[in-house]
Amino acid sequence: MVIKITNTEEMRAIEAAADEAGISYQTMMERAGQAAAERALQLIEHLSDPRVTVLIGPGNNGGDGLVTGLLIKQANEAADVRFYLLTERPEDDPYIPVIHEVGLFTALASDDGDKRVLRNMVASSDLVIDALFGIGIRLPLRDEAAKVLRAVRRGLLDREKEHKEAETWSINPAQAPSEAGSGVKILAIDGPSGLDFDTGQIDTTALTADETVTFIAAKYGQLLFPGAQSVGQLTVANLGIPDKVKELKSIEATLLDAATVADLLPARNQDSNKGTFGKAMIVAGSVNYVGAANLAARSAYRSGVGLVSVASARPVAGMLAAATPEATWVLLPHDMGVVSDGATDMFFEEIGKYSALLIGPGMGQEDTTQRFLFQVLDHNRKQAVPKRRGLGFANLPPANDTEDDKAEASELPPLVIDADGLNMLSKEDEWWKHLPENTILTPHPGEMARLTGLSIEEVQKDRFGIVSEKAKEWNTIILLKGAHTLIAEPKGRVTALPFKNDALATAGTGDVLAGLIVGLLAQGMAPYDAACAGAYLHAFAGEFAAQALGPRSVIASDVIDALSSAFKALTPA
Ligand SMILES: NC(=O)C1=CN([C@@H]2O[C@H](COP(=O)(O)OP(=O)(O)OC[C@H]3O[C@@H](n4cnc5c(N)ncnc54)[C@H](O)[C@@H]3O)[C@@H](O)[C@H]2O)[C@H](O)CC1
Ligand SMILES: [K+]
Repeated sequence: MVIKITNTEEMRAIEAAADEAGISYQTMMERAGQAAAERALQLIEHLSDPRVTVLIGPGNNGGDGLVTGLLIKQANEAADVRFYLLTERPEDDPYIPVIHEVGLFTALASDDGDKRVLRNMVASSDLVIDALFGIGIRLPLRDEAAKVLRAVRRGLLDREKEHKEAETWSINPAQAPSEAGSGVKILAIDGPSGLDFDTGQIDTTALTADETVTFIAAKYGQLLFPGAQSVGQLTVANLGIPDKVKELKSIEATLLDAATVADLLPARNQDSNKGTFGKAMIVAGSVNYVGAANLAARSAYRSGVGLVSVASARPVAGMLAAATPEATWVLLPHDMGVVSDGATDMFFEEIGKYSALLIGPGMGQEDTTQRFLFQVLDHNRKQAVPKRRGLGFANLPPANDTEDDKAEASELPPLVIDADGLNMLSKEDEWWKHLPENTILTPHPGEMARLTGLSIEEVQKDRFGIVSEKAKEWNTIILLKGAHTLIAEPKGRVTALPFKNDALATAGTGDVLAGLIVGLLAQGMAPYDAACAGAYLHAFAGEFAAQALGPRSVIASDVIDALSSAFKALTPA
């Protein structure tokens, strides 16, 4: 199973093709309602007589809501299911007569001028299902729709107030019985109504869902902020669309899932020694940023790689050796704790033994370090590069463009560039021409802004568009960090992570990610796969760490400690 990501136009084409292939719109709607009802039933299963309010819009999203409500009632006789209609449903709606027949309560917004009925319905609910609008919405919301959503919010506040009044307080905070929130869950059908499914913009009146059930594929707007904040936990129901629907199959954007990552991971051979699982070299650290090398190295080891070497300025190695006992060290010549000229020669004496290379974490951006970086990159260049401009290093060797130099080109192993490595790249004109093929760049939005010359806001606003476009333009693999991290490659594939966990927004987690990726690369994974799997496992470990410690208190070392839980969950013994 691969989860695709589409825009609304692509989704319309897929629906039409599925209909053509024999899965009618009504069948899709019934399967959509079935999937939503399954989630809803789980949300209320602990209650003996749950009360459910379903908000119904005029289009097919409302139709999904009607099916959902009916199926909840059918599965749980004790549930009190009521419907609130924004407008009259179309005359030929097949579900309204059934609802009347079963005798379920319905109210209509136009009969409820001050929206008191709605407010009371919500205030007395355990679950609110938002089926007002899906992908057919055009923002801004019209007046009556906004009024309805505001009344729902008031109902939720009433419920919360009532809940608070019923609370008891203990003066010992360790024993406080109180529980945050009103206890009402919100389940959105396809997304909170008011979400723009293409851009992630969202109307200010939209509800904040605990969960969203979406259909056939995820939509860009569910993964882009600010909208993604209101989507809650996302479930994708594929509605049984067959593979022959090429409109779905040809979509290149995917949402990564655990089973796919588990399949990507290299098998472990029992008859092995430390050489079997590859050797990673990490060029990292400088006197001002000592810890980065330690985090990256420990993380790489947790990926299962056989050996990790850290190449760093000698004083850094001295400070870190005791804290990183598993690592071996390559002591680079330095000047005041920063790599100096001569480092390149020593690096190339060593690098032949390694199966993957990470450059950047905590290296600093001194001129000598930048010179080292470009000398390393240019060693591998497959094609002649136009005369260097803008670096301003008088003693750079000439660009390698003779046939002999090209023959030498395969010596650098698969490469990841992170952190200061990226910052040093961005100082050079047309820096991407120096990258070996299939290099993985791992920028956060700030580093991506420097690399592209855009602002951080511009990067964040069009994450999918920019990461795909730049992967092509720079002919490299880009991993753009952030909630719903994205990975893109030049041929057009783009992969999003399902995680949006603020636990990872803390210093050093980037070093952990880069270390993990180089560890997987060293074990022979294809670069794109290593980037995807590394990012997934890193974020998954972040979830484990956040569960154990609370997202606020997680630090980068905790993510390393949680990596084994993430690996074990994906590949149980
Ligand atoms: N994609 C799928 O595979 C399936 C989708 N299903 C569901 O269908 C909706 C999309 O349905 P559609 O009828 O096209 O649109 P909506 O229900 O989202 O809304 C259309 C409805 O809303 C009115 N409207 C639009 N914008 C506004 C506004 N700003 N203010 C007020 N009213 C507005 C418009 O006039 C129409 O009346 C999709 O999301 C899924 O939930 C299938 O059922 C299953 C397969
Ligand atoms: K909705």
